[in-house]
Amino acid sequence: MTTLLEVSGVTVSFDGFRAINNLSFRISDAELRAVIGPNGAGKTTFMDIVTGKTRPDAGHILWGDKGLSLIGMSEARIAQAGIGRKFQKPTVFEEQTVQENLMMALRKDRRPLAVLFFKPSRSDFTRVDDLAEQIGLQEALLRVSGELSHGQKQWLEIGMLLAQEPQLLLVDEPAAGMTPAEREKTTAILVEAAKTRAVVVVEHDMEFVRRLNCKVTVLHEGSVLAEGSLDHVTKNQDVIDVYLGR
Ligand SMILES: Nc1ncnc2c1ncn2[C@@H]1O[C@H](COP(=O)(O)OP(=O)(O)OP(=O)(O)O)[C@@H](O)[C@H]1O
Repeated sequence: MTTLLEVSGVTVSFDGFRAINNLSFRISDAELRAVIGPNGAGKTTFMDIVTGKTRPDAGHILWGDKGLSLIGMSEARIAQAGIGRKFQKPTVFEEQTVQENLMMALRKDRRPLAVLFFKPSRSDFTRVDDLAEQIGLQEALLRVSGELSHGQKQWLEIGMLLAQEPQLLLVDEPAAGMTPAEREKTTAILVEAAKTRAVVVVEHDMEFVRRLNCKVTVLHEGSVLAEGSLDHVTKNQDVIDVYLGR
């Protein structure tokens, strides 16, 4: 495995408060990683710096085999470079069908004229069918998205991000508000997606993290406190102290 994303020595301050403190972190290609940590540990800020929403005060963020620096790049350019982000709340086009949502999300020429005259080809329909199968919505292709359950909307949005063919997908608390059956299916979708790209999941729900069965990074006060399997990190005394608030 090769390094896809390398964050090194990154610091982010808000009014003098260090939300991210000399953070160093690596993700390999085709890796599934869970990021956990107590409230205020810096998980959201970590995703904000990787996606260009927040600019660090110090450090390096290098992307891909060419080691492209992401610092100073716009959010749109970072997305184009292959980093997708799934926010907690689903943001699908409610009036459109599942098929239309996926079709609109395909990686295509996005200039205004190209979008206006876009006519899906047979291969576009095949790609949309494949995506729908990946997210378990093949039976719901022609349904209006607004009618889907919360879990189905989350899967649709994951499908729309996969349609962009990102090399790294950042997912914020995918299991929140889901039924146990939906959580299980979400686990399967993320595990499968991480076979062909890197997937980083920020999650509070330990049971969900356990099912992901992947390497876990524990953040605390903007730095990595521990890293390894969930069993390994939950035995770490520093992690236990932080979670018990000692
Ligand atoms: N724009 C901001 N201005 C000031 N402080 C901020 C800002 N964004 C984040 N912080 C602070 O930085 C710290 C890290 O916040 P962050 O949201 O990254 O943590 P988190 O691990 O995602 O927490 P949670 O689990 O509660 O979502 C917190 O103390 C937060 O109050």
